[in-house]
Amino acid sequence: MNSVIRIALQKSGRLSEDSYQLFKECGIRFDYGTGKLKSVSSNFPAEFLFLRDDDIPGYVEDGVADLGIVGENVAVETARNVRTIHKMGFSKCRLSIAIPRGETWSGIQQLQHKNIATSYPRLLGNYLAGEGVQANIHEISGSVEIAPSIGLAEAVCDIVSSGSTLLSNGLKEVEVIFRSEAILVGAQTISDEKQALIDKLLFRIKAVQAAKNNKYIVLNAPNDSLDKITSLLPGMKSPTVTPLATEGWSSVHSVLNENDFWENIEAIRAAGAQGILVIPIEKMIY
Ligand SMILES: Nc1ncnc2c1ncn2[C@@H]1O[C@H](COP(=O)(O)OP(=O)(O)OP(=O)(O)O)[C@@H](O)[C@H]1O
Ligand SMILES: O=P(O)(O)OC[C@H]1O[C@H](OP(=O)(O)OP(=O)(O)O)[C@H](O)[C@@H]1O
Ligand SMILES: [Mg+2]
Repeated sequence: MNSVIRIALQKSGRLSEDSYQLFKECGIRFDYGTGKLKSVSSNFPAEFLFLRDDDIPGYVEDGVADLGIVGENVAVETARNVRTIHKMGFSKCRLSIAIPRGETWSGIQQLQHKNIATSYPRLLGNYLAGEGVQANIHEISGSVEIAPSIGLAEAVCDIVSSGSTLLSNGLKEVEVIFRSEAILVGAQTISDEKQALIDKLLFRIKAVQAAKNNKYIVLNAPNDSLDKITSLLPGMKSPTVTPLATEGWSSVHSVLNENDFWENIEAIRAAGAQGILVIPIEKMIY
């Protein structure tokens, strides 16, 4: 039997663009944005479902979808029996408690017996229970930040990223209760055939992510500082060093992690490197 994996993606929202872009970079083509809620890939055995994000963990638990991309916040809040397969590195945000900007904050005990509006009653309830705070949780499904200004609650607990939504609604963040990013979730049990397709997909996702996190570096170095420079550029195995036409100089090619980039590049320059080229990598396979 020829298996096809079904992958649930958010139809339209904060997870959608990065999810669609990732599959594109993995070389998996499918149509989206046409209003159709289902699409079959033209070059990979996968079918895509476009859904509300809150429904994705349930579809995966029930086996209607084999995989889904959701925020960790939604995966925990919905408490469905799914497994986390991979962290996607996008849609990073936090779930935070916020209060009106003019009020002072003396700590979480301040919310004892107060009203808090949120779309995350489970995450908030667990957090408050852990802190020994009893509060009235008002569950609302969106536009949570409006609650204090209309007298619905003294505080809110909602997603924060840049903080601009809080700012424009006269609120300030006082407590982070959960940190989240998009994750790939899968059903607890899966056939061997489908697992083989998931492995193939993960191989591509990891190659795309590794490429994003690294840069290809080409530079010229005087031979007497080659040891120092190559020690700062370990690369995937070791750097490539080839002689230049100019006597006493070599060309060094290597790969450098984005996180170490600025610090290492300063040290490399200080060691005598010149003509440094930094080039994006499209795919990276270890
Ligand atoms: N401002 C943000 N920055 C980064 N990530 C965010 C932000 N807001 C939400 N997210 C993450 O993206 C997920 C989806 O957010 P979005 O606001 O699109 O959800 P939604 O309005 O519930 O969408 P849907 O219509 O699919 O139910 C959230 O669960 C969270 O993990
Ligand atoms: O800190 P910020 O960068 O302002 O982001 C936070 C906002 O982003 C999300 O809403 P979104 O804009 O996705 O709209 P929604 O309420 O319709 O989901 C979230 O619910 C917050 O309201
Ligand atoms: Mg939703």
